[in-house]
Amino acid sequence: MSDSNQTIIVIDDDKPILVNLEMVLQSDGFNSVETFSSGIEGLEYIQSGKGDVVLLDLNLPEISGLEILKTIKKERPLLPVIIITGQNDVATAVEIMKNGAFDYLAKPNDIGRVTVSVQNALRMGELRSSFTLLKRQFFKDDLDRPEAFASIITENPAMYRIFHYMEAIRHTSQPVLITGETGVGKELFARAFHTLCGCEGEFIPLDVSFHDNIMLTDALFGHVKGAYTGAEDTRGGLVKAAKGGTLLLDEIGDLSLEAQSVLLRFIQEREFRQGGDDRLQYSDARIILATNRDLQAMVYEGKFRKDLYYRLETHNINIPPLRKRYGDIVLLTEHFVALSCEDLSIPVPVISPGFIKVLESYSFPGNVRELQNIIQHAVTMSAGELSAESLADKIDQIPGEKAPGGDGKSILFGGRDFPTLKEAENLLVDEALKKADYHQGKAAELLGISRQALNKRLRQRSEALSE
Ligand SMILES: Nc1ncnc2c1ncn2[C@@H]1O[C@H](COP(=O)(O)OP(=O)(O)OP(=O)(O)O)[C@@H](O)[C@H]1O
Repeated sequence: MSDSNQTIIVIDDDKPILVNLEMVLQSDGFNSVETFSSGIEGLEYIQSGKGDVVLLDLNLPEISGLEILKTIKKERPLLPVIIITGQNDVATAVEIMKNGAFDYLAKPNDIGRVTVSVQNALRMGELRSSFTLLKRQFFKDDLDRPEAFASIITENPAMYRIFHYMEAIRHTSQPVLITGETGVGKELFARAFHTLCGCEGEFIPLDVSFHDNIMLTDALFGHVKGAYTGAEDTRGGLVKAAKGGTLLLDEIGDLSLEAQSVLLRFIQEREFRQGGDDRLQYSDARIILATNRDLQAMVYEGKFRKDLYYRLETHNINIPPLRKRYGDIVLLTEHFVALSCEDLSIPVPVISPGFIKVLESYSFPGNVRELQNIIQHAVTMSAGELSAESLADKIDQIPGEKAPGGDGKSILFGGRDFPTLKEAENLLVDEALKKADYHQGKAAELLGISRQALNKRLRQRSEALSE
């Protein structure tokens, strides 16, 4: 069931079929259906620029359907055309598809498929226009709304291409998938996309890792009081909270297959029911999904639903890792140094060329987040200058180089050879974070503690460092 104001044009000289199609489409939620029993009149209407999809009979008396199709493809190439034919034979279908028809329905058996075919055609139409817009945008130097990207520090051309792409697709109703390694800035980009759209509603992020279908359903759609044992209060659900805004579902690569089905259904239908309430509700929230996993590989391994993947790959923003944009390291370093100094209310230290050199020879598995942590730590320890040596205890494995200031021994503990319990704990936490690619949930799992407990430890540590 759709609720669409897009206009469907139906051209067929067979009046009963015309009436039947109009009825089916309207009862399936297409509020605007224009019917024509004359091919010439139908074509004139299309040539006036109206309509979003055309259902076209091939066998018309005054002008053939094929001729109309060819004219449409010449004058309005992005308008999808679905052919209706009584000649249920493959040869005709192939000929029609070669001339650019989107689909074909054979009368009378295929008429039941009309709504699905129209929905697919509309989606394809939206995609095609966004690609055309995209091509145009790529040839433009300036961004329409640079302020939306103000929080993203970069001068990398690939990143600017992503900004243009985001501007091109900002009006899409399709979900947007943001991929990239941990710490590259996926959430930052999601927030920028929300700002770009000028949505009135809120930006609501949800980390869905390790959510089973029941947890996900409850978090997204909520429940009414008494919906099940233990449901003592009504829970609004995040989909409702994101009304008129954006819902970011982070770490979708960690969802169970059952939970993926819940997500697929919601993305397709945009309809949901709160637990314990039978009323069907509709969501207009913009949906952004993010992951650092390779979803395509997961599809091959049977760990990610193929149909969900195909739905999500329509608009995919892939953020390059920091090691592929070393030009950004200086800019980001200056930015994070300034932020840390402001936070600590201390004067900005001198950044030595050696400090930058060490950073530029490191691979940053934790990307910008890792750089940010390294800078915060170095600023806290600095005495007026950020030198290569101030990175010694954070970057100890630079490929092809010895650790700066290193003497073969990787770590010294406050001048001693043996760590205190606290130092050992910090080391273990750092190691787990590195192993988990700076994904806090996974690092917490490795350490056998909850994510909240790990988060608390990290907060305490950075508070202790800034004291
Ligand atoms: N280009 C950038 N400019 C300024 N800050 C950035 C940039 N990229 C990332 N950051 C900062 O780095 C940190 C990590 O970014 P973010 O949380 O968006 O990464 P992520 O890809 O969503 O990480 P994860 O995969 O772990 O969820 C944040 O503090 C963010 O503000």
